[in-house]
Amino acid sequence: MTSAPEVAAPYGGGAGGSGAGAPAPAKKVRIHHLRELKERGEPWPMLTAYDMYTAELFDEAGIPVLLVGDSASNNVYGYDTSLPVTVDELLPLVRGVTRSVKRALVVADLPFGSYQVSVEQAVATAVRFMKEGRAHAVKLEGGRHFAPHIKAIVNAGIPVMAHIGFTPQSEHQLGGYRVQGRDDAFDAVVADALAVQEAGAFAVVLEMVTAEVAKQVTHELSIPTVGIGAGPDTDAQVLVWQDMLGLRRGRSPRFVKRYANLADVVLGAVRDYASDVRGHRFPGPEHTFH
Ligand SMILES: Nc1nc(=O)c2c([nH]1)NC[C@@H]1CN(c3ccc(C(=O)N[C@@H](CCC(=O)O)C(=O)O)cc3)CN21
Ligand SMILES: CC(C)C(=O)C(=O)O
Ligand SMILES: [Mg+2]
Repeated sequence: MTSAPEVAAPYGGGAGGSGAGAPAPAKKVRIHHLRELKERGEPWPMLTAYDMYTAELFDEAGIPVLLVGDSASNNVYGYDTSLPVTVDELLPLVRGVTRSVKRALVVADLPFGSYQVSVEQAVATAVRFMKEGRAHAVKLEGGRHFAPHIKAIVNAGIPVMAHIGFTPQSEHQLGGYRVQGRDDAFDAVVADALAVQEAGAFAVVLEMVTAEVAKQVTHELSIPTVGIGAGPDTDAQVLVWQDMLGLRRGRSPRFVKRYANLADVVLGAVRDYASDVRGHRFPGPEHTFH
């Protein structure tokens, strides 16, 4: 009998003890694993994903949480900001990602306008992402003013990831892409963090806040904090994948670290293909049927 290569299971996974026979089923990441990682002081990585192949690869690489972000707006759909993307545009992406993972927890971002109108609207939208998108959790932007929305969604049985600090859906109110939590705003970020935890959120994204406020919030909360531009002391980190793999060109926010340069890889390969077609070098005999 051949032994199937086993994928590493770094999240609470043991050997499983299945012995001979079928490989142990992939162990799904659960919310309590993330709380345990916080208690053990082990930081975990999170990435966005918007389609099948990226979701499969990030899952295989052991990323425990994937976010189908409303950032699909400016990274998939070609809009200039997060604001225009709709529930109907995001739902099929969520479905594609959840179908493609074996272990990762898939979080669906609620887009602008799909939960701010009322608590009832927030629950109805979250239900759509769970039912139609088969998401495992939802995420929404907002602090203490969104505690009732978070509470109601959690009461419906849906795990909620909160998102405070710089919240891109409010860029016009916040006056552009600006670091939050400086000076007077320090206490407001802490108050928002405590409010979303109290409302029942299982984790909270801290976007573009000072490292000082992120450290304090991370100490004060029992739920994990996920930083993006929030310094080194949060319980987890998240990046938009096209930023960290260098597919998106142009200037990146300062909090991005580039781990690959996919734009150059793609440009080189596509130019080679174009040149082969123009030079009668593709297709060759090995690509041809008779
Ligand atoms: N590709 C991509 N990456 C992201 O991180 C991202 C998105 N898209 N779309 C949704 C939001 C928008 N985000 C952004 C976008 C730009 C900045 C930015 O330009 N920041 C500047 C100014 C910060 C300051 O000094 O105040 C920076 O240099 O970091 C920050 C967050 C984060 N999210
Ligand atoms: C940057 C992350 C946290 C996000 O909200 C998104 O990608 O939409
Ligand atoms: Mg988002």
